[in-house]
Amino acid sequence: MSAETAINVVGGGAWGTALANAAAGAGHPVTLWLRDATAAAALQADRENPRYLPGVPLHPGIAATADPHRLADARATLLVVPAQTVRGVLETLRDPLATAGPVILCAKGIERGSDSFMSAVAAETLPPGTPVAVLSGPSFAADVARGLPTAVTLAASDPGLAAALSGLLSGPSFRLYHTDDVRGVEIGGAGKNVLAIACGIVAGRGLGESARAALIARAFAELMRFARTFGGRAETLMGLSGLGDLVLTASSPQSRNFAFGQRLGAGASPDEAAGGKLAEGAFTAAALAGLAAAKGVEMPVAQAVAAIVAGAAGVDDVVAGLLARPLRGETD
Ligand SMILES: NC(=O)C1=CN([C@@H]2O[C@H](COP(=O)(O)OP(=O)(O)OC[C@H]3O[C@@H](n4cnc5c(N)ncnc54)[C@H](O)[C@@H]3O)[C@@H](O)[C@H]2O)C=CC1
Ligand SMILES: O=C(CO)COP(=O)(O)O
Repeated sequence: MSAETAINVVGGGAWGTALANAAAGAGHPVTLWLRDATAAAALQADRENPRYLPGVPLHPGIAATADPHRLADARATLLVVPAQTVRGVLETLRDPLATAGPVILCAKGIERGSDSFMSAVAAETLPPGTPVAVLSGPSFAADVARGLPTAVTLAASDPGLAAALSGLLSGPSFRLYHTDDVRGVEIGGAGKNVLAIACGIVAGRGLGESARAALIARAFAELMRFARTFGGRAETLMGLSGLGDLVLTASSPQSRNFAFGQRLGAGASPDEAAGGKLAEGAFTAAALAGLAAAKGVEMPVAQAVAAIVAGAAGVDDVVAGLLARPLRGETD
């Protein structure tokens, strides 16, 4: 494999386009794969992704294509499609990805129906022995695409691979820290989206900044409880991919999950609140709450979000229920 071998990015939405820019900015030729041939041709010709990242020029080192054969023989492949589509995309691209290096999972979610984390979905769909990593952390696509300073975590069970991929993808303003705690990083990324919806609801309902800060802290406490039971390390949850991303997503209307919650809090129905944009937490909420309940992990905030998103409970009743919970020791 030569130094000029490309890095693949699968998925031409906001985050895929941003990560393609970051990888190209780190000095690599990049193959950006989109499922839609017309969209790929337009991106290649116009050098801009007006639907997902308007106003951000595509780096000259990126080649956009819809041809799956162009993915073969790469150094690494970043998989950047919504969590609920990861299994289908990996099945479709199984052959070209067999020679496309380690697969780096960038979706933040848990698969509905199977309640599987993304690394488990990849293990079930990719050829046995394919190295898999997870990239997650506080990083708005628009910031990364513009080259603003950003730091994220890259996890692989092989620490050498995690370090090598972090070095490969880090650039002048995009820093990757590495860890072998794959599950901890996945829990942080999937969980924060659900909990950020709750913070958006608080904002949209006008419940105040104090309530939102309290909610972030209590949401983090329940994420830590979940991680303890499901095999993530506490120090990972306290890092970029856990607390870092929760704080970002739970405080900014730039987050689609927060904005979705804000609209719910203002009275929109779950369908109206989505507004055609991806809010991963809405799909992951039931899986997160279900996994927690099955193991007896208390996650009242995640359960509240799951109930509201499913249309099974109203915001005011849920807020009243949370405030009426029995008092407890803070660290119990
Ligand atoms: N946008 C952001 O700032 C960040 C997003 N992420 C995560 O990255 C994942 C993707 O998010 P975005 O790119 O922002 O979403 P997006 O909605 O901007 O784009 C999704 C892309 O995936 C494509 N897609 C959907 N289904 C597909 C399929 N079956 N086959 C092939 N392509 C398909 C869509 O055509 C679109 O190009 C999510 O899990 C999100 O949580 C993570 C960090 C930052
Ligand atoms: O994951 C993200 C930031 O780290 C993006 O958040 P949203 O998907 O809520 O926009």
